[in-house]
Amino acid sequence: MTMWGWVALAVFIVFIIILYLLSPLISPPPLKLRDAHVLVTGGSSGIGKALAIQAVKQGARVTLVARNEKKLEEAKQEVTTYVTSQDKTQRVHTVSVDLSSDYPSVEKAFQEAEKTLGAVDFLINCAGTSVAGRFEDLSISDFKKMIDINYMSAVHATRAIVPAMKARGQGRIVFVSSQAGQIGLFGFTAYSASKFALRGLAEALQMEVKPYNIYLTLAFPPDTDTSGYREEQKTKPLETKLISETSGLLTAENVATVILSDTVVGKFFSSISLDGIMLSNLTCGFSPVTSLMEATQQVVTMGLFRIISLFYLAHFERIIYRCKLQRDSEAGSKKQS
Ligand SMILES: NC(=O)C1=CN([C@@H]2O[C@H](COP(=O)(O)OP(=O)(O)OC[C@H]3O[C@@H](n4cnc5c(N)ncnc54)[C@H](OP(=O)(O)O)[C@@H]3O)[C@@H](O)[C@H]2O)C=CC1
Ligand SMILES: CCCCCCCCCCCCCCCC(=O)[C@@H](N)CO
Repeated sequence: MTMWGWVALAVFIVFIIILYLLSPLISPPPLKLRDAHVLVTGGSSGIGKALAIQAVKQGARVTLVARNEKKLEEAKQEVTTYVTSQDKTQRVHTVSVDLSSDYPSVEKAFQEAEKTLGAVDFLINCAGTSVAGRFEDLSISDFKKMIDINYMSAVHATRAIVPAMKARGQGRIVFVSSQAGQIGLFGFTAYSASKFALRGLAEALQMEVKPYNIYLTLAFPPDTDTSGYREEQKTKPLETKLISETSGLLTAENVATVILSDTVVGKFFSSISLDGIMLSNLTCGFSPVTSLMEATQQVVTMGLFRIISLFYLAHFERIIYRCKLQRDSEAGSKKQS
């Protein structure tokens, strides 16, 4: 390497060290899970249950919220087996409520949870579901259902918790969106929109609650092997399957570990795997900054990731075109017979 090469390398290393040293100035102080009350909506299944298990393993008291009481009870049994603390304060509690429709019943259910396990320190909004199909094959009620379950449930739960968190001057709120909440995808006109909505909510609310030491995390998992995912597979258009497969299939445990560790340190974006990290850097927009390192990465990589995204877009277009050809020929041969 020439002398200038060495100088450039040294400048780069010094820059990284300065960033590293300055990072704590803007990064939130971590909030411990030990002895905290973690309330997980959608905690009876899939990613929510995995999050509950990880939280319990790290010493938290956990409330699981969902509708089906039998599933809640089974999940409680399973999650309880991970209780680490010897004293009786570490417990798992369940609350059955439909989060999507009636706000007063959500507020009442959450008050009951707070009476049982104390003020909520971590609210994890994970309850959700998906419907996949071409726009004209989805019913209008599918669109309403997505907004009610994926978006309004999070609004209701968060509205019930924020006043107390602000009064206490501490808290974490997680919204589980999806990679389909970062890019609109074939088959997800209803689902993607409901997951994009969570981002608007999270960005606006983060601005309001930051002075109260409350930090939000917006998680963007790719396909994750859960009962919800397996259900969705049954009706997904081929295009949606092939496009989603690009970023692979993860386990709920894997996804939960990343979300929880990002939440503890108060990171705004939580993404997993190389695709996920590229996507978050590319689509970071006007999002809050919770790490100088991350902000620098976004500034430096955005242009490059836009170039890479053009190849992905071309790949997706090819998938859609091929599927259309196949559909058209199937329709043609049906007509003939
Ligand atoms: N699996 C995947 O591929 C991905 C999932 N996600 C998102 O992660 C979240 C969890 O997904 P996953 O684990 O697969 O889902 P599951 O279907 O396995 O679990 C969904 C959970 O939400 C609860 N729930 C659903 N509707 C309501 C409601 N109206 N009120 C209260 N609780 C409700 C369910 O319980 P009950 O039915 O008893 O109410 C269940 O506990 C969802 O928001 C999903 O969109 C994001 C990216 C990828
Ligand atoms: C620099 C550019 C990088 C681009 C990477 C693009 C990868 C796109 C893959 C999208 C996958 C969407 C999964 C949705 C999962 C989901 O939410 C449902 N399974 C819910 O049940």
